[in-house]
Order: sequence, then structure tokens, then C-alpha cells
Amino acid sequence: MMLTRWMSSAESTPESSYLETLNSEQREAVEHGIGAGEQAGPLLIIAGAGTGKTATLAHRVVRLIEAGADPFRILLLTFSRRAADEMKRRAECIAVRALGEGAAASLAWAGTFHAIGARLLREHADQLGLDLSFSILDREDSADLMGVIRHDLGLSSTKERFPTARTCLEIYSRVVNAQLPLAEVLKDTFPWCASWGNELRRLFAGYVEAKQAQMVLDYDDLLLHWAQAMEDPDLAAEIRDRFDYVLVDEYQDTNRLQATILTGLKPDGRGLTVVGDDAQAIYSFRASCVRNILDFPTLFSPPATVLTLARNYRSTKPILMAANAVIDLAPERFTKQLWSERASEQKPRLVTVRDEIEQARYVADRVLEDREAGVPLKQQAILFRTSSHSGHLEVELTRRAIPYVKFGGLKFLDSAHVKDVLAVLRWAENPRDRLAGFRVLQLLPGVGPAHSRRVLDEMAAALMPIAALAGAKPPAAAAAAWPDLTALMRALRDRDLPWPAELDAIQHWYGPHLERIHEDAEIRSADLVQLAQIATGSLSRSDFLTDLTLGPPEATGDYAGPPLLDDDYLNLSTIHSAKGREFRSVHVINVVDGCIPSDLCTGSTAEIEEERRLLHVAMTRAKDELHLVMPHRFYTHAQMKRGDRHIHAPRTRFIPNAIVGLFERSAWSSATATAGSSTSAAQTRVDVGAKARAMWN
Ligand SMILES: Nc1ncnc2c1ncn2[C@@H]1O[C@H](COP(=O)(O)OP(=O)(O)OP(=O)(O)O)[C@@H](O)[C@H]1O
Repeated sequence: MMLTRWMSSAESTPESSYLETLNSEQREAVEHGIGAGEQAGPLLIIAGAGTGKTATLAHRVVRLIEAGADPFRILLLTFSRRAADEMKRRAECIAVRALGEGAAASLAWAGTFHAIGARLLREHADQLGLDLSFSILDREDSADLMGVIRHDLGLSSTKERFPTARTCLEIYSRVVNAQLPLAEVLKDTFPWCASWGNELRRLFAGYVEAKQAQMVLDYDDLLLHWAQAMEDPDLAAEIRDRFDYVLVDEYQDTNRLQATILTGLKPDGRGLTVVGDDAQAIYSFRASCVRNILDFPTLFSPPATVLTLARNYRSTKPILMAANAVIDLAPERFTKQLWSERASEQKPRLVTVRDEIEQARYVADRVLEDREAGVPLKQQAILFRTSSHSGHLEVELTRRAIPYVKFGGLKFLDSAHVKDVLAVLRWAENPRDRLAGFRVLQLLPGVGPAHSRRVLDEMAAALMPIAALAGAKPPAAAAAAWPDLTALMRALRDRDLPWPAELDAIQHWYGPHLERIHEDAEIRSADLVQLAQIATGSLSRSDFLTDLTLGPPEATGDYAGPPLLDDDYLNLSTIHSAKGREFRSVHVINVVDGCIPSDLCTGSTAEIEEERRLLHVAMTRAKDELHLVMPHRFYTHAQMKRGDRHIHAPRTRFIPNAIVGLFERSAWSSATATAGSSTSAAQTRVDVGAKARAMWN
């Protein structure tokens, strides 16, 4: 899209009509510091759920441009790629409205911290001693690499069990992102690993060395190296000089390392705007730190201006009152009471069902009822704390042929066949990427880990790795397939095919292997068709790999076969993945202690508080209808077939008796539902208490 630089501030009209749709609080945030003759001081916008944070940030971007800012020098940092795309789209629409057709704000620097980090590191690779063609490992690959080093150092065969590769990666990642010493992270977050401090240090040193030898960066490196670049005065000045304005969305979910990067970019806070909601901080497991937002104002001198958005445009009053009540019980936060003008008689419902099977039936019934009443499936969502909570529901939906897409949980890109194809691309991009090579080589019949390692060692030692691959001696079973692989790699390396045609070549090569390896090859190849389609959106192989690694598509395609995008489908989502979204009708399932809060959290106050915020986030996704469903009992897994062991689950502690009156309570069972009625708690059928008392009177 064409870049237009708007009128200078002298020409701009603060009363521009495109700002009229904003309320006065939003307007104040949009106008902050504009026209003051110097760059605006630091600004923190505390924006409660549904208060128009995206709209406000998008308008501020356009207003800055209108006042003379250069769109190329605005850095917009968001939490997900979807949020970046949405923000760009909104800003462009507003720009057109503000300045007429033909006007456009092309935001060249909008993306996640990781994506922007990757781009800056590539642009400054020389100065940072990085190889320009570095590839990026996703979390799975990083854990695999950690596993390889763990094994090589003999840590997989220690007498007492050494932490798993995944736990080691989590520890490593927390040290990097929270910028804390290893000993402190072990003591506070991984106390059961505390005795392994020395071994972990050795492991992490090996992991870092392996990444450097293979010219790969993991997600954490994208931030770490960016922060390190900001420590060099000249380089920091160069990077700082690229951006006049830095705007950050979802600031409550940034971690210490990201905060360091921001203060490096804007040491006095001038030109810096951050938006967030401390009540929606839900990513501490990724070392995000709610203190970042609570402490932001005092980071600068003079301190940042704090503006609050409290008018919620999304939810009805009763939904908002209940969501406010849940978060009001949190001990520390910026105080704000969300309010709404959307009147409704309907309180959110708190529904008890016998077990998860009944819960699935209840939800499926309600979803169909809502659809009959004119609410499309796409406007409905079922939310849960953990991906595995939706098992029963997925079965019930499939049984009733209700199409759905699941967000969170097993992702499209985590499926083996998609990873295989991407590994070929990554290996072609960087033949020293051992993990990619390790995966690709083992697709061939008869090639195992030992043989792959040998070939990769030969390639690592050679000046021309692909020639070394061609010259390597394959095991007998792979002899026939070897020339095809080397021919493919050579073609990809030499860029014989234009992008994205090379993906077709890979699929052509991969087809027979897919059929040999997987029984359900046909279903899996549909995902590969989808992958090829996604590839058309990127300009080059390297862009495609970077885009996918940093912002993967979220829908599961592994088993369900994703519905076409224009079909109507129900949204199933973890609460984390529903962040930033809204639906006319929302069901939150398993609203019981043990699920929310999850019994997986260790019970520290900070963790419990985060679970409270999760429930708040879930509730505030609803516009018109909100159902919180509570199965009364859960079957336990470790028992004989047809066993009937179960545990009783109490209502979540986040809805204590003091606030339960804000909900309409009812009990539901499929037996009474088919008889055409549900039992309301208020209309008890058999008052067993009275009967029992009567026995003794
Ligand atoms: N000034 C306004 N007038 C009317 N509607 C508005 C206004 N501002 C925002 N909205 C509407 O309110 C809803 C919520 O806005 P948005 O999605 O930007 O909220 P948000 O603050 O990002 O929410 P959350 O943090 O919960 O994800 C949207 O449907 C949006 O169109």
C-alpha cells in the first residue's frame, strides 16, 4: 500500500470528524501530547476489557501521522501476529476515513516483539556477529535441541532423574526473559530442580554453543540479542534513531526483557505509549510480569501520564457486574470499575450439571438453540482453562455434526507431516541447521539417528554441505531414495524454482514418504495443501519460515479437517487463545476448583491471582450471553474399565457466596431437558431439607 505522509501539525484539525466516534477518555489518550511542540511524554493507557483499546491505539497512530509523524518511523508492538494485522487494518481504515480515499497509513514496523526482533537482528546481523541466514527454532525444536545436548552430556542417564528437556528449556527461558539469576529462578519457580544448578549451567552453556554452531536462534534469542544490541551505545543509537514513536499493545503481558528493550528504545519515555490491563495479565508462565505495568509510571522522570478507559462497549451490564465482582476480589491492581450502557435483564448463568458428559450435552443443546435464535456459530465460543478440557465436548459436537475450530492446544504446525515439510525448507535455507537435517534424513527408509548424525557431521565439516550430502554413503535401504533427496536439496539450495513453487517440489518428493510413514496420509495431505496456500502469502522462503515460526496459524487441522473459512463454525478455545476476541454468546466450561484455578498451578498467591484474572478474561469475552458451567463430579482416570471412581468438584473459589447473587443459578440434566424443562435452583422440586427436619418434629 502506498505511503502517504499527512499534513503537518499546523495543518491538522484536532476536531477531525474521524475522532468523533471516540468517547472523551479515548479521545484524551489519542490526543496526548499532540500539538505540545515537542514529542509526547510517556503514556500508560489502562484499558479494561472491551473498552476499545484497539480502536484507541489505532486512532492514536493515525492522529500522530496526521500531526506529521512519519509512518515508517512508528514502531507498533503487539502480542500476536493477528493483533498486529488487525491493528494495521484498523489504522488504514481510519486513515482513509480521516483523509479520504487514496490516503493510507502503511505501518512498516508493526508486529510482535519477536518478529520485529528477528527483523532488526537480520538488518544488523553484521554488527552483531550473526550469520545473515540464521534460522529460527520454534519451542518444539528448541526442546529437541536441549534434549540432544542433555543426552550428549550424559544427563539423561543420571542416577536420580534429571529434569526433562522441556523443563530445562522452561528454566533457561525464564532466566533469559525474567532476567534473573539461575539460582533465584530455581529457588522460586522450579524448587524441585534446585539441586541440579551446576549441571543445568553446563547444559545451558552446551545449548548456547550448539545454537551458535548451527546458526540457529530460539525465540528467546530474538529478544535477548535485541536487548544486548541496545547495550552498545552506537548500535543502540542507530536502532533508536529508526523510531520516533513506539506504541505497545497488551503491555501487561510483557516480561522484564521486553521492558528493558523498550527503555533502551525510549530512555526518557518520550514518544512511548503503552496500553494494557493489569486485570488481564495471564502470561506469567512465559515470565511476563504484571509488575511491568504496575511500575511503568515511575520508570521515567517526570513519570508517565496514566489514563484509564472504563467504558465497556462489549458486554451487557449484568455480565460486566459479575466480571467486575470477580476481579474486585484481587488484592493489587489499578482501580477501575468497568461500566456499560447495554441494559439487559439476563444475568450470567451459573449452571450445575452432573458430569462432563452432561456438560457436553448442555453446551451442544445451548449452542444449537442460540443458532436457531439467529446467533451464528462463529459468534459463539466455548472457553476452557486447558486444551484437554474440551475432549468430551469435541466428541459430542462431532456426534451432532456441529462444525468447530479449536484455538490453542495441538496446532496445525505441531503435526508431524507439516513439521516434516517445514524441516526440508529450513534445511534448504540453512544446511547447517542440524535439527532440520536430523528430521529430514530420518524420513528415508532405513535411516536412523546414528546414521543421520554421521551424515550431518560430514556436512558440518565440509565447505559445500550439499555436495557432502550427495557424497555420503546411505544405508542399503535408503540407497534408492538418496539421489532424489540430494537432487531436491540441490534445487532448493540453488533456487532453481521460484517461490512458492518449491513447496510443490517438496510435496512431490514427500508424497511417497508420507504414504509409507502415516496410515492416514490422505487426511494429512489436506493440511499440506493448506500449507501451500498459506505460503502464497509470503514473498520468499525465508519470509515464510520466519512468519510461520513467529505467528503460526492457530486452528487445529490435524484430526478435524478444518472447515472452509467462509463456513459457519463454533469457536472452541483455551482462555489464553481467546484473548482480545469477543463473541455474542460464551460458555466457559469446568468452572470448578481444580480447573479454574487449575490444580497444576503450585498454589503460590501469584499463581492463584493469575487464575482469577483468567476467569475475568473469559467472562469479559461475552457480549450478550454468558454461561459458566460446573460439572459436579469428574471421573478419575486411573481405574479399571467401567469403574465408577469420581471426585466431587466444588464451585470455583473465585465466585464465593458474597457475589454468587450476581448470577442466575440453575441445575440441568439431559433427562429433564428432553422432558422439556430445566430445574432452576430457585424452584426446588423436592425440599429434602424440610423433609429431613419433619422426620424429627
Ligand atoms: N467509542 C466507541 N464507540 C462505540 N463502540 C466502540 C467504541 N470503542 C470501542 N468500541 C467497540 O467496543 C468493542 C471492544 O473494543 P476492542 O475490541 O477494541 O476492545 P479491547 O479494549 O481491545 O478489549 P479486550 O482488552 O477485552 O480484548 C468493539 O466491538 C469495538 O467496536
